[in-house]
Amino acid sequence: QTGSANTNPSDSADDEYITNVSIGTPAQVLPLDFDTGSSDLWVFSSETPKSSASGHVTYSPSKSSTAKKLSGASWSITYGDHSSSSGDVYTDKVTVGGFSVSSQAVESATKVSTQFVQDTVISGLLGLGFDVGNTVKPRAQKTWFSNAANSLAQPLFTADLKHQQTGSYNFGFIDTTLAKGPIGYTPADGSEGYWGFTATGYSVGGAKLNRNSITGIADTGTTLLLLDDDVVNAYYNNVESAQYDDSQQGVVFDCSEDLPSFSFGVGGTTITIPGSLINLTPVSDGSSTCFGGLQSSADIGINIFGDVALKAALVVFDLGNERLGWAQK
Ligand SMILES: O=C(NNC1=NCCC1)c1ccc(Br)cc1
Repeated sequence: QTGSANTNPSDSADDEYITNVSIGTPAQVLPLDFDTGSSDLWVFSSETPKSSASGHVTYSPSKSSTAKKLSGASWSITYGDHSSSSGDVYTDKVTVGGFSVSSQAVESATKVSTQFVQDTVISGLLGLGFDVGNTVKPRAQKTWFSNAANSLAQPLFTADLKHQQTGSYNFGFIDTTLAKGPIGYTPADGSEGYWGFTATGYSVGGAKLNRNSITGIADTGTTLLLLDDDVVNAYYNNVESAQYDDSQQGVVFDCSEDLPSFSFGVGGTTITIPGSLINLTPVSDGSSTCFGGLQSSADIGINIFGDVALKAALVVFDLGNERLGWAQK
């Protein structure tokens, strides 16, 4: 068995990617942010304060004949961008891309932070991290993918995120036609709940890869490519107008710049992010100053290969073999 779901950028800056998920009987369809950097499936619901839920599609467990309250369970999560949410838990049927899990923990939000209140294009997150990262207490719950894995043709999923186009999350199979190059595999470390891996080197503008390894995570829930300051500086030293903008909290440059590519080695192959993907978006509508898709990871302490990097590749999240596959596209 397999599943295949389309995913779409939420806005002109590819800030996040939206995938529709069916919950309950009859189906309640909610747009969720699939996040390999976390392990909770949570939704705006009939239990979310009306003032916070305004403008969001919500899940009503009372309207689902297959919903059951998970007695005594609660959850609370804070993400890397300091957004947060919390609440109680139901189990219900959850279908993604045509594949159904009959009893999935659906975490209902009774509290959501301002960032989520304002982000009305999504109704919650579907975590695709490792189960160890799930926040439900007193007993941690499994992710949708973990529940599905044993029934899928193969215990893996792929992410094919695109710039301003429809991409896909495929479950249980690898559609190699989505890639232009071979898939390079490298071990994945799931001990922290994320998909950790090590890139073997990097280069700017098509130069030869150096051998400076970069350890980080593959995170569909983070917009940017966040790397060490020395790497960020090595890149932007090639961009004449680049400067750190305190108000923007990042490096900005003239939108007219022809940005160099950024490449990294992984699993014996090389992934090259075209400069165009690193010119993320004007700092404000109509501005000729643009915000960089590559920024510093210094204040996080871990490197994050977010959507800017993932958009350049077909990425295989292979739970069965505890490995990550990367292919140029
Ligand atoms: O929260 C994380 N990823 N997902 C999301 N970000 C914002 C909403 C969803 C995240 C995970 C690990 C590390 Br290290 C830093 C950040």
